[in-house]
Amino acid sequence: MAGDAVVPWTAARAAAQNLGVRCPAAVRLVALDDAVGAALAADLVALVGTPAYDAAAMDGYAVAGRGPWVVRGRLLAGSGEPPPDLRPGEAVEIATGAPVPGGTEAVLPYESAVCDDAATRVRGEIEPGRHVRWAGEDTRPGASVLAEGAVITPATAGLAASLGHDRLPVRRPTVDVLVSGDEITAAGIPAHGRVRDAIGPVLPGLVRWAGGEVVGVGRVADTFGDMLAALRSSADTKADVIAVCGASSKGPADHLRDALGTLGATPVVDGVACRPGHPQLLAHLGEPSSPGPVVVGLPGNPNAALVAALTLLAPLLAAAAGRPDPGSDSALPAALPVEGEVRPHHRDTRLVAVRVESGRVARPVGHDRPGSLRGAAMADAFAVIPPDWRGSSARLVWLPAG
Ligand SMILES: Nc1nc2c(c(=O)[nH]1)N[C@H]1C(S)=C(S)[C@@H](COP(=O)(O)OP(=O)(O)OC[C@H]3O[C@@H](n4cnc5c(N)ncnc54)[C@H](O)[C@@H]3O)O[C@H]1N2
Ligand code: MOO
Repeated sequence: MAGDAVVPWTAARAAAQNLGVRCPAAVRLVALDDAVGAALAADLVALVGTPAYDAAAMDGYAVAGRGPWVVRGRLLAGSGEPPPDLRPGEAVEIATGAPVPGGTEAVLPYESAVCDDAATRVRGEIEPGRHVRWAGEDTRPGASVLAEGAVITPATAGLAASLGHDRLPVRRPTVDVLVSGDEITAAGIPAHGRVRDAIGPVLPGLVRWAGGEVVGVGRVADTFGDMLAALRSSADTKADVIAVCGASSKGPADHLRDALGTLGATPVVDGVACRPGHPQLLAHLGEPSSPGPVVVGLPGNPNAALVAALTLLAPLLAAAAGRPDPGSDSALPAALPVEGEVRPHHRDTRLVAVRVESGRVARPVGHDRPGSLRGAAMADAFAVIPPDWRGSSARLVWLPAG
């Protein structure tokens, strides 16, 4: 894969997003708890109404007509048989959530009820309709409650369950991760000259945050043959995206570009005018008319890889998932004044790890050199500092909050 056409940071993000739109992930039905973080691939429709039946909203007495009422028995939630209808002047002792009998006008809570000694008659003030959850008063059966593209949160999963769903249709792009570098070790304290893999642990959470799913992690040695074989077998897994960590530069051990060239990949972004993260790349296998899998090259320096993941990987995945990019969350400020020392780069856009204070000010946290995730671990976002920045406000790219 040839090319030195470094693109501006905003153009790189837009290119990744456009490619994601061209490669929508297939729709899959997944269990509710697995669906959290993905985007709905269809409107969420109520299979049952909520509440599904007329139910007591308080522990007390379901009553009909005017009191005092004769107490006809007791109803608990889940007791099965539909209760006989109440006639005016009758009541039934009832637990919260139990279906109210036909004829119920209100529920009289225990704290408002006065019983005779044998608890066979009860008196009290009622308001018609009060303390009953009427069927469908929140959601009618068949109602559409969330639109396609909405991000599935834990609350959505619970809502879907109460509307009768066991699984939800989602577009969740799959990501196969390849970690390159002969010096990289996966566990423990590295020996001299060896380096712990600090990118692999970032990706599952970040990918999920962007609506995707890591489905495999492989290791690649620093040879052309190994990189080529790893890309081929990764493509065979049918993952939507292959994320390669390291080997993105042009050193003697960096074989990603050559291997992509041999595979006939189409370059989309080859170098981005940002610091850190400038060697990142985006390409795809397959035909331009049906691109895929998409290959994202993340630089080996871990903070550079994180910047690249927010620049290319997250926008790509979010678009392929049919959801908004979480790095530009519309519920969070898009830009804030930056307080603290920040110097623009003479040519490239800098991404500076910042902590957001009281939602009003972004303050650089430091420790954000390309090789260190210490700053990012303390930060809420990266402030985007273009070369012509004059101070004051900067655009923010939000980090996954955990
Ligand atoms: N002559 C030039 N050399 C370099 C340039 C350049 O423009 N001209 N760019 C530098 C920048 S910026 C970066 S970033 C790196 C990118 O290098 P690669 O993507 O090829 O990655 P490696 O060479 O394999 O590793 C770089 C560095 O990162 C460490 N590393 C790699 N993988 C991991 C990992 N999974 N976890 C933690 N650390 C990792 C690796 O040990 C190296 O120290 O190129 C510069 N060079
Ligand atoms: O991607 Mo490199 O930071 O710019 O270290």
